[in-house]
Amino acid sequence: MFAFIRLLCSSFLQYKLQTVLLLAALLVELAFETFMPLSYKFIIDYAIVPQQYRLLLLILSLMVVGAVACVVTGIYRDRMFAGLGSRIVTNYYKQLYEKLQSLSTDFYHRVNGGDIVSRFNNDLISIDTFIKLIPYALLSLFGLVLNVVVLFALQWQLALLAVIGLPLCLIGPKLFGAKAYDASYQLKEDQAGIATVVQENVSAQPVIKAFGLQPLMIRRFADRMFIYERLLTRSSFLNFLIDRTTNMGTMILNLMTICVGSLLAYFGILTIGSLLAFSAILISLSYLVAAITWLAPQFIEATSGMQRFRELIEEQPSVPGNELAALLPPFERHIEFRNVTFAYSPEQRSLNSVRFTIHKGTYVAFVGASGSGKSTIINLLMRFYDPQTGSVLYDGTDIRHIELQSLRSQIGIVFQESFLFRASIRENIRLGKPEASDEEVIEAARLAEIHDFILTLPDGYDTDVGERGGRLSGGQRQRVAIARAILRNPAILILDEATSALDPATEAAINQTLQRITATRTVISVTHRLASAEHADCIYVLYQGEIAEHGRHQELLQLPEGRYRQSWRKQAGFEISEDGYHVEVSVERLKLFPIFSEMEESVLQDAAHFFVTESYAKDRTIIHEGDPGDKFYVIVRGKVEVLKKDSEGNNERVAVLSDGDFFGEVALLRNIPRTATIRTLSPIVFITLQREFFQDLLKRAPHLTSFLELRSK
Ligand SMILES: Nc1ncnc2c1ncn2[C@@H]1O[C@H](COP(=O)(O)OP(=O)(O)OP(=O)(O)O)[C@@H](O)[C@H]1O
Repeated sequence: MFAFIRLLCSSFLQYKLQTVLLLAALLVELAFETFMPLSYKFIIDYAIVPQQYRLLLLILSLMVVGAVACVVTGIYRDRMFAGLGSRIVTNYYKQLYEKLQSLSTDFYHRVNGGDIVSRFNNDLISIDTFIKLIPYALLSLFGLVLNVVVLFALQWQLALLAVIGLPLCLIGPKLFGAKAYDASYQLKEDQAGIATVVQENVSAQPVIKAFGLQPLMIRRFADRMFIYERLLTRSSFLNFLIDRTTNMGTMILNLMTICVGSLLAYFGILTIGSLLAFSAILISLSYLVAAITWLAPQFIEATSGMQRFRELIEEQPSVPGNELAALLPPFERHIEFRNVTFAYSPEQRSLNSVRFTIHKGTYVAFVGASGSGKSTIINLLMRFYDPQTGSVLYDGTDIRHIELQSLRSQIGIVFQESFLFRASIRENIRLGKPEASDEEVIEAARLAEIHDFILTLPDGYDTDVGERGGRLSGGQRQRVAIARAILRNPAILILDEATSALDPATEAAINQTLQRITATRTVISVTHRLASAEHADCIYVLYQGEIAEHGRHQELLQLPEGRYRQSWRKQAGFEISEDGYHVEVSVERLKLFPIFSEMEESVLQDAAHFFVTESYAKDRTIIHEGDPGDKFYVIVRGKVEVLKKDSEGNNERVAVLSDGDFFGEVALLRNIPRTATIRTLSPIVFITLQREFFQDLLKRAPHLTSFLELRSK
C-alpha cells in the first residue's frame, strides 16, 4: 500500500509545478466547503439573533464570492488534473510497453500472453480509475482533518465525543481492508488467467473445431468461472462490508452528537448557531467518511493493480545488457561457436559442446530431425539467449560484449512463419529499415520477386495485408518477409525453415529467389528438408544437440552409416509434379519401408501405382485416436505431430514426424483402431495406400502374409 502511495507521489512530483497548483486549487475548494456549514454560526449567532443586517449582507456576499471562486478554481483544477492524470497514466502504459520490448525471449515462453495483456487491460485501468479519483480522495482526507479542527474550535467537549466516536467509522476498513486487498489481488490474477484462456481459445479455434472440443472447452470454462465467481463474491462482499460498517459508525456518531448537542444547547452551554453549525459539519463529516469508504475499494484494487504493474516493471531480462559493450564493426571474417552448451531448463540440454566456424560469404546449413537443436543455434546467434558455457563470437568478439542493436542491424532473418503486422505492404517491408526510402522498399520487393504482384493490387504498396498478413497467401507473405530482411542489406542472412511451410511449387520458386539474393552474402540456413541444403558450402548435421557430421552434400553422402546419408535416402525417391498435386514414389524408396522390404520388384512396381497423393493445410487433424485404421501414410513433405491422450483425456504430443517418415503401417494388415491422433504442423503432402489395395498385392506374395503378421505383433 505504501509502495503504491510512494510510486504515485514520485509520479506526481515529476510535474512539480502542476502538482503545487493542483494542491492550491484543492485548498480553495476545501476552505469554502468547510466554511459553508460553519457559516450557520456566524449568520445566526452574529447576524440574525443580534439583528445585524449589514453583517448579514457581508456574510452572504462573502459566501457568494467564495462560491464563484470555488467553481472557477474547480473548473481550472479539473482541466489541469485531467491533463496531469492522463500524462501519468500514459507514462505507466509506455513504461510497461517499453519493458516488454526489453525482456528476453524466455520471458515470453514463461509468461502467458493473456497475463501480459491483462496488466494493460485490468491492472493499469484500475490504477487509471483511482488516479481520476485522487482529487476527491485528497478533498475527503484533508476535509476530514479540517472539519475535526473546526469542531474543536466550536465546542471541544462535543468535538471530543465526536472524535472518540470517529474510530467507529474506521472499524470496517481496519477489520476487512487487508482481506479485501488479498481478495482483490487474487481476483486480478484470476482475471489474467481468464484472459489467457480466452486468448488461447481464439487462437486454437481450428484445433477445437477439428477435434470437436467445444463441449470440453465450455465445461472447462464453466469450472474456471465457478472459481472466478467465488473470488468475485468474496472480493465484493468484503468491499460491501467496509462500506456498511463505516455507514453504521457514522450513523451512531451522528445520533450521539445530536443527542448530547441538543442537551448542551437546552442547558445554554451551546449557542443555537453553534449547534446548527456543529450538526452541519458533522453531516459533512459523515459524507467525507462515506466518500473515503467508497474510495477504499478503488484504492485497494489500484494497489493490487500497481503491485502487478511493478512485478512486470521489475522483471529483469535474462540476456543482460552490457554497458561496456562495443558496437560491432561491419562483419568481416567469421562467426564462431566455441564449445557452446545450452539448456532452456535444467532438466534437458538442447546443445552440448557445439563448435563450428562460419566464414564470411559462405552458405552454411544446419539440418537434423525435429528437436535436434537447429532453432536453438539461431536463438544463440541472435542472442535471444546466452549459452550456459562456451561462447558465440562475431569476428572474434564475444557476443556478450557486443552492443545488441549493432549486431542485429547486420542480420536479416526470415522465419518459417513470418509475422506481418496489420499495416500496408510498404510499411511491413519498411520495418526492415525504418528510414528506407520508397525506392529502396520497391527495390527490395523486386529482389524478393513480389513487386509485380504488388502492382496488380488495387492499392499497390498501400494495400492493407490484414491481420497477421491474412489477406496474402503463404508464399506472398514469405516474399514480403524476404523483402523486409534484405531491405537492410544484411551482411548475414538467416533462414529459419524459411520455405518449409510452403507448398512444393511455391517452395521451389522462393528457393530460386533466395539463391539469387544470397549469392553475395553470408547465409545461415536451418532446415529439416535436405534438398534445401544441397548446395550449401558446409552442412552441419545435428543430432540430439550435438554436431554429428559436417561437410558438403557429396562428402556426407559418402559416409556409409552417416545420419545425413540415411536422412537423404529417407527424403529422396519422391517425384512431385510441378503443381504439387501428384507424387510418384520409386521402387527403391518403397523397399526402405519395412513392410515392403521383402516384396519382389514387380509387386512393388504395382504398389507404387496404388499410392494416392493427399494434401492438407496446416492445423488439420488427419487421424483421430480410436478411428478405424484403413490407410498407410508416408509424409512426402511437411510436418505432423503425433498426439496421445493422457490419463485426464488431454492430447499430449509424443513425436513430430517430417519428410520421409510414415505411420499407420499396421492398418495395411488389419482393421484395428488408430492408437494416436495425427495433426498437421505445416501444409503437408502425403502419399497413402489403402488396405484393400495392399491386400490385393499380398495375394501375389502369399508367403509374406504370415511373416508380416508375425512382425506386426
Ligand atoms: N522454449 C523452450 N523451452 C524449453 N525447451 C525448449 C524450448 N525450445 C526448444 N526446446 C527444446 O530444445 C530442444 C531443441 O529444440 P529446437 O527447437 O532447437 O529443435 P529444432 O531442431 O529446431 O526442432 P524443429 O525442427 O522441430 O523446430 C528440443 O528438445 C526442444 O524440446
